[in-house]
Amino acid sequence: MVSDLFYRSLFDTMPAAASIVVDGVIVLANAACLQILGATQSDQIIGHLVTEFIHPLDLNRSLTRLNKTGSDWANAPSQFRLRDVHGEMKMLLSSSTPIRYQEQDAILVTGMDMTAHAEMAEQLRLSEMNFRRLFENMQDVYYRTDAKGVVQMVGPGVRNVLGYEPAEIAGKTAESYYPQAADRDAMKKAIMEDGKVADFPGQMVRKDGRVIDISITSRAIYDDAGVFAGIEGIYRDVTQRKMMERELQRLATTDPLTNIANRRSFLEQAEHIFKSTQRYHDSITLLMLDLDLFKAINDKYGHLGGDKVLTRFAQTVALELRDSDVFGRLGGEEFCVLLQHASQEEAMTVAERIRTRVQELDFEDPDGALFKLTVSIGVTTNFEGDERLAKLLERADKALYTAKHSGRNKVVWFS
Ligand SMILES: Nc1nc2c(ncn2[C@@H]2O[C@H](COP(=O)(O)OP(=O)(O)OP(=O)(O)O)[C@@H](O)[C@H]2O)c(=O)[nH]1
Repeated sequence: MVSDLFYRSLFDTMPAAASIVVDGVIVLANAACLQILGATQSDQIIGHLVTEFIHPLDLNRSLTRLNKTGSDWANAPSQFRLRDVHGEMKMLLSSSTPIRYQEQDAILVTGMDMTAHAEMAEQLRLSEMNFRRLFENMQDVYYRTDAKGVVQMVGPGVRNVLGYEPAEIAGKTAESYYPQAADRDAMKKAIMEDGKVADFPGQMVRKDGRVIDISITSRAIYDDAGVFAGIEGIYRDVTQRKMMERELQRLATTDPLTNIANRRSFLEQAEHIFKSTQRYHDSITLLMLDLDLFKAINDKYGHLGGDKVLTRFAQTVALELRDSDVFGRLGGEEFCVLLQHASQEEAMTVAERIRTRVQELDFEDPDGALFKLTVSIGVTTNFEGDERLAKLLERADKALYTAKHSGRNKVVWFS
């Protein structure tokens, strides 16, 4: 026979809180029960109504469980908020069952202190909620693929950026909306080499077919064995930014009046071509063009009239050039053309054609009267020993000077 003493000692030392309640009053409580209720002496608990320690918000639920009659019931574990003797809130995972105690109907209430667990769960819930909020509202698109490039997860940002529902994309490879094979391969290569990419440029096609510029920041993910398991990262729509960048680039390199390359842009492009010409022992030709007696046109038809002439002149010259030629306005009424892979004869033919086309133009003044324009052109090519583009510019300028001083409306080859 196991003695009452044994059971009493078991009751007192068990780690779970346990108490016996008779008619709603706590008649017995073990050490763990005193501890969870913050009591140092048993009389802080014994003799008190059990409801004194139950949080008002959980009181009804608790009474429903404790006020059952009969001996054939048991309340499954459920969480309750308690208020300990100091008024501090605790969380108890409690179950209860009817027993006979000292020949009376009583209830054995047992419980585990879940306060720390509940706090952790609350922290977790809050951080999950914050994360969700961030994830749902993120303008960028979060994505994760497996090693084969199949999308495992994609954030709701994809609705805005690509016009797809996340479910339409998950389970598919990126091919359908990331069609530039070259972009994709370049990004994969960079990720495989460096493990990550930041602000990697590319383009994607939206569900409505519109192509957008994107920027991708991603990294490779590896499984526990260190084997490549896919890619994870974000991409964002940078179409607006790219458009602005292109516009800024255009403004910085274009002459606003004539819409051709400005001085800086022309010289940069020409310098670049000059250097590669030197490397490959190729030939280039430089045409320096200067409108004849333009001051008189300005004086007669005003600055705006002069501007119209400059614009039409630039359009006329551009029509005579190939895509590989570079045409720019050096300033005022001085222009420059750089021809690639042209012989002296071909270059002179182009220059002569430009001169003739300009001469053929008819301009109309505000009164409807017609007037003419001519242009003088100095031409040169690259010589052995030319170290800088400036040498060609100097020679073309000299040839132009000769053209001007031999009657204008002429093409002169530097010799
Ligand atoms: N309308 C207009 N005129 C300009 C612009 N830039 C320079 N000019 C004018 O171009 C004229 C150039 O005159 P000059 O350098 O004396 O030469 P020119 O009259 O063309 O005579 P030659 O070159 O000797 O044939 C000046 O009157 C400048 O004011 C411009 O952007 N718009």
